[in-house]
Amino acid sequence: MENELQLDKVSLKIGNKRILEDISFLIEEDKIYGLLGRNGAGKTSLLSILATFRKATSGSATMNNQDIYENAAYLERVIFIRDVKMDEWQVGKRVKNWLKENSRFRPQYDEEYALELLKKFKIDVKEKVYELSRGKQSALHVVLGLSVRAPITIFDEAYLGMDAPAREIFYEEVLKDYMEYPRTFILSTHLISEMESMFEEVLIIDDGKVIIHDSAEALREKGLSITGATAKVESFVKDKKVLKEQVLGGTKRVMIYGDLNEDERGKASLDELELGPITLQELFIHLTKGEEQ
Ligand SMILES: Nc1ncnc2c1ncn2[C@@H]1O[C@H](COP(=O)(O)OP(=O)(O)OP(=O)(O)O)[C@@H](O)[C@H]1O
Repeated sequence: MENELQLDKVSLKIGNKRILEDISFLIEEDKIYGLLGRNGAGKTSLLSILATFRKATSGSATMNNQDIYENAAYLERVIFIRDVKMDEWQVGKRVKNWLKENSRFRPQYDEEYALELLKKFKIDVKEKVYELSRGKQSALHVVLGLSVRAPITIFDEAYLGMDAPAREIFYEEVLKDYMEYPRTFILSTHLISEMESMFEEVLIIDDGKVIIHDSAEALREKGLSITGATAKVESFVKDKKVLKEQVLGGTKRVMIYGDLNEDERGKASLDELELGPITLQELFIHLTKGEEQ
């Protein structure tokens, strides 16, 4: 596939600090990835490697077997949008010129779409960038990220400062434009419940390591709550990865992460255990709880 990104045993050290360790995964073409991790887990560092802002200390990051670092053809294919303070020369520009400058080497840039998005976010093209509120500056970055239609589009908590209606427009536009112009999106977020329905694939990193890489559908099937008589629930989950337990009188509710085969589902039914889904947010919280557990 033309736009598949392969990471193989990627590690990153800054000084003596280990930031990422032994990260391997394949980013398939034209899928929407959610990248989740707690503060300091290494999301921005990982995305910076994918955007070639940083070079891995060891391991490889390739597209079509070519190293992506300092690779001009790759640079044209990737855009990295994140909340960073803009340089003075940038904020002094009017919105329209800012977009023109920043989309200069972007072959798929669609100005008409950019203008349409600006209207949706209620950003006046004639305003100077520094005159925009923080949320609108974020929205302007989102406009750029969407309208350049880069085959690999990375949004690193791009919604920061944007209010709920603006975030809703962002999510809707990602999905709408993705349907019309399929491409790879990698979205890092802490707003899991707001965004989880967008993800086809989910990557969870914790302390610099990938702990989960699965399809959103598989994750929904693997995260389960089991409720029933305490003794029966305990016996049922004894070989399972238990994320959380709650006792309510003689009843116990346990959250697990793992596959249940047909026999186990049959047993659950015989034991009158109730199986229910858990949300990606709950799964994330309990899988990344670490030592506080
Ligand atoms: N330039 C740097 N020098 C030293 N340490 C760094 C540097 N950049 C990042 N780190 C460290 O790397 C770790 C991962 O940081 P990173 O910004 O990638 O996390 P994150 O998952 O994006 O966090 P957040 O959700 O808070 O944005 C943190 O411990 C951070 O302190």
